[in-house]
Amino acid sequence: MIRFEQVTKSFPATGGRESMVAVDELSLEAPTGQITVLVGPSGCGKTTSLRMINRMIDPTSGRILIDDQDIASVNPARLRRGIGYVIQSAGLFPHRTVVDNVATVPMLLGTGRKKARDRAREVLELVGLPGDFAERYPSQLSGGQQQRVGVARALAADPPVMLMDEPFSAVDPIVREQLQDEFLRLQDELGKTIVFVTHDIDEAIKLGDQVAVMRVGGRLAQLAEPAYLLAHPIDDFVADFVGRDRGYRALGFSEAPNLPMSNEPSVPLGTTPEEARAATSDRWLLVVDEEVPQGWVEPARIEAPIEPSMLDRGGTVARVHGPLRASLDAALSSPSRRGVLVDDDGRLVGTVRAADVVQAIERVERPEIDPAEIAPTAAPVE
Ligand SMILES: Nc1ncnc2c1ncn2[C@@H]1O[C@H](COP(=O)(O)OP(=O)(O)OP(=O)(O)O)[C@@H](O)[C@H]1O
Repeated sequence: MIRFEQVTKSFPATGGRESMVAVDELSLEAPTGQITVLVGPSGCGKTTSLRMINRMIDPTSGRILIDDQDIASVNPARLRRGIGYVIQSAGLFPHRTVVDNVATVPMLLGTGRKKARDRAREVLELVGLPGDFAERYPSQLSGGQQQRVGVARALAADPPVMLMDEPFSAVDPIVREQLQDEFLRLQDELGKTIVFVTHDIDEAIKLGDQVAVMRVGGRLAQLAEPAYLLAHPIDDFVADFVGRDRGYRALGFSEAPNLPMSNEPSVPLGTTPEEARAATSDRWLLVVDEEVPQGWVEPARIEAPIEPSMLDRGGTVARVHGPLRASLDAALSSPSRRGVLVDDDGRLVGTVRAADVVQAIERVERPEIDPAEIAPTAAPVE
């Protein structure tokens, strides 16, 4: 566990600038094996807080403990051996190959070159960069791939603690989502103690086991689990920061109960217009490939056997018992207004209507929003 105890950092006055408090009496715990996200507007002290954990910056007052040991008493070089650090621009050595970039830390720690490189290849595979990626140079990789190398490098020495400072913010939104999903899968396997900095509340909600919202002036506004934060922002600042559609986004944390499903007629790719028209009396018909939904067609409007280019792919697909938000979105986005539900292997199970999902939402108990059950964990507001 990493514990901040009333940690303050002020930077001294320089060149006409007044001294400034970057982090103000921060107290929080980042539990072992979990992801704690620090989120807040620019300049609220996130990076400063993170850098105090590996002693790139020392606090002005207060203490930081890792597993009950005050890090002020640990030699910074030794401390950093147990802490992986990933930054926004990946920070790779441009003149070293990918595998050598990743092997650098284990080699610095005394692992032989061959063993370090073997380990580097293993870790690269773990982050989705197998085989020949290892011999490329950073400039021969996309931004997203470079970030993966950055993560691999931080993981190479197998540190129990990882500090991540906006690691995914320099890539486009689609790649960012992929990296986030992979990161969560990896963390499921590795169970590191992670402190993650971002200014993006959606990223914080998605990745955090707990989320610490900070306000400018380096003060903790609220520390809570994502679902709790969405349901109970402690004040206007947090409510604004968390965003307007927080009620809808909270559905991302509610598992769908047994929704009333209909059997949906479906036809495979290659079905002729006559067969398609015979398969349903409805305007829309679902098309599958080996039971996996592909999209919808309007049988009345097709003149040739169904091929992928004819499909309306607007509808999203949700897992049965996945989050309610996904079931509702599947229904709302479907051209037929029937939301497609699939099993864990992506095969069609049935369809559901938005009204039925909404009814289920009304019925679902929400223990996370019962304030009597869970007291908000938050710093007192001024
Ligand atoms: N070395 C320094 N000297 C003086 N002031 C500093 C120094 N480092 C940071 N600051 C100031 O401390 C405050 C907090 O900075 P920090 O980088 O921790 O914020 P942040 O929340 O990470 O911001 P961003 O999201 O923009 O990166 C800012 O006002 C910044 O200007």
